[in-house]
Amino acid sequence: MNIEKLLATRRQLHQIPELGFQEFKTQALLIKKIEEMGRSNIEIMKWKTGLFVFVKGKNPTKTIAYRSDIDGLPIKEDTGLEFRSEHSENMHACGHDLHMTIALGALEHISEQPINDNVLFIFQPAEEGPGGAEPMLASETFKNWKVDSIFALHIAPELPVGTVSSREGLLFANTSELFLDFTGKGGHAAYPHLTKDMIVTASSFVTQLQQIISRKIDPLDSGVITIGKMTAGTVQNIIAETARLEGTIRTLQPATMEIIKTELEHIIRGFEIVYDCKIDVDYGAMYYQVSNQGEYVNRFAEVVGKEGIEYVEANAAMTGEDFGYFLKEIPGFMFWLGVDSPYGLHHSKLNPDEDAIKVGINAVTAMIRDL
Ligand SMILES: CC(=O)N[C@@H](CCC[C@H](N)C(=O)O)C(=O)O
Repeated sequence: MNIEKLLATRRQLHQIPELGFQEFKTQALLIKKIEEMGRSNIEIMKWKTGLFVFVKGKNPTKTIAYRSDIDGLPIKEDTGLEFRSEHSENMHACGHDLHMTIALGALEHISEQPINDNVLFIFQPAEEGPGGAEPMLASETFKNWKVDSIFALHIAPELPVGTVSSREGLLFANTSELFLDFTGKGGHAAYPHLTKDMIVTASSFVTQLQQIISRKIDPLDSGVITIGKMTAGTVQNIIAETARLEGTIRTLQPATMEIIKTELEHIIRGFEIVYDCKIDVDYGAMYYQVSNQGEYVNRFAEVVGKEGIEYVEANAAMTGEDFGYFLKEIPGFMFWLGVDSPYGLHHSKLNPDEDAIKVGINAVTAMIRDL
């Protein structure tokens, strides 16, 4: 493994973060790096802005798949790094640059020292939204390979380098995006009684929403509703005619998602009457939970132990991952990789320790060999 070369690749990828299904430069760079490996046993297939990369086994009886996501987030980077994002509005603030580099490192290793079985590397677009896993899984290209097992990783800023973590069963939550558009009658700031103020309505809605979690969900179950963006109004002395809330819903169980949506719609109906307005709701992209098979997790803990990597039992998290769709159909698991950053996922100062790349490649290649 030429770690210096891989670190340089990680930095190149870090500089060109692109949003879901716009990963054109990323796709081109990945293809260039894979072609530079110069291996005749590698077959590259484009899928939208992602890639399927197939490494033929020596004497295959099955196909093992490993998936990396490739998209960035609409966040202005504030790390001050020399190799910071060149796309000033976007950042790899969820570690997908490390995910891709680790996949490239594992791909190079497996293609140089092929195993008996086939290995399919998946470079998946749009994990942050609107979701690339479900359509990739449904594609004819993917179906043709009849994958027998699959796994993936996600960086964990709170864990030290040299550590990996997972658990049997639920690792990541069920998610649904949430977009709410409020429309009422705007008007002059001095005549509120003649208008229907959508800033007041939407603000009140945000606080009311939280009572779904505290009053409608079994306290022994769990859910999260986060509104991450609110837009409304035109100028300081006009009462806003429209407002928009953008957020996400997370639950530990698929059924709880349905409860939350039903309750949300009750509140919408109530608000439309009380605030005399119209509220349109759109649930955007929904991700199925990431649920790990115990057999694979136990095997992984043993495999990484032999590599001198520490395995820590994880708690379930309210993060979402469309990798859950792959695991719904194919046996496998997902794990966290420690990258030791004081700033967490989706933070403009996230700065994963690059030493984790080598650990990730060791864990992934060792697991592929074991499978
Ligand atoms: C690992 C991670 O951070 N994933 C994202 C997935 C987002 C899904 C979708 N856009 C949503 O917001 O519901 C996360 O925010 O957990």
